[in-house]
Amino acid sequence: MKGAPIDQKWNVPATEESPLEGGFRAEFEVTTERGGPRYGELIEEVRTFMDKVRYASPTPELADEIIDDLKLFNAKLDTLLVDEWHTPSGTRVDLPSRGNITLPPYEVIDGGEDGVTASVEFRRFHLGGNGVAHGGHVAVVFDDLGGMAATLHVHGIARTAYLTVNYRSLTPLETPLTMRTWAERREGRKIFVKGTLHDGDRLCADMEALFIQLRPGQA
Ligand SMILES: CCCCCCCC(=O)SCCNC(=O)CCNC(=O)[C@H](O)C(C)(C)COP(=O)(O)OP(=O)(O)OC[C@H]1O[C@@H](n2cnc3c(N)ncnc32)[C@H](O)[C@@H]1OP(=O)(O)O
Repeated sequence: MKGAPIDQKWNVPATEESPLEGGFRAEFEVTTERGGPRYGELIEEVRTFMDKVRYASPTPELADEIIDDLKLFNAKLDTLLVDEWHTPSGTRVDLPSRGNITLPPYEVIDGGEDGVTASVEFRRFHLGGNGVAHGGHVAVVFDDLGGMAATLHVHGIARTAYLTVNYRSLTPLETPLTMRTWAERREGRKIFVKGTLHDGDRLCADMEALFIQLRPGQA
């Protein structure tokens, strides 16, 4: 298991008739083929590049060179852009964070109705200051894995209404951390979710969130 539990509801082939829920498709095709066998490696190289950009102080000449190279890469990708339902970034459940380049990399260890446990590693790119993670990046992972816990709990799409993070101690970079998220209780469409982030036994942060299960067809 890497980016999501693969045996859950979303592992259903999409059809033209698949209902839309809040702009999400309730059912969409999950394939580990899209992007090819080296897609994870591609994402990893881009992450490494972002890590280096965060800390590099390039000469003007090197900046010129890299800009030219990046323009070539962007032009190559321009020829292959697809909609969000057909991009591997976000649906490659065999990859960390489902192959979603915008999320800090996590690997789901266990996930189901009772909650989600994942190993998360903030990269150098996620630096806030003083060598530790930016609080916003911590909140992003809580939102994604909290949303996953809500979704698995109700077997339906849920959207964040609010999310409160308490930063209890510093969150290190380049260290495997454990995040747990679970639905504490449910009142109709309201799913109250809690979460923790630990570095070993040390609590780095915890969160409380409300997710609302979307009605069929809700935009
Ligand atoms: C597996 C991958 C997971 C990825 C997860 C990623 C999750 C995300 O980031 S989603 C993006 C961020 N969130 C958003 O953009 C949400 C924007 N807001 C909305 O779309 C809507 O306000 C939405 C859907 C949350 C609620 O609207 P709607 O469905 O009409 O519900 P509504 O009837 O207003 O409220 C339902 C109940 O929730 C309560 N409620 C709604 N919002 C809040 C809130 N912010 N605080 C407290 N209570 C709230 C209402 O009071 C109501 O309670 P009750 O039934 O007891 O009267």
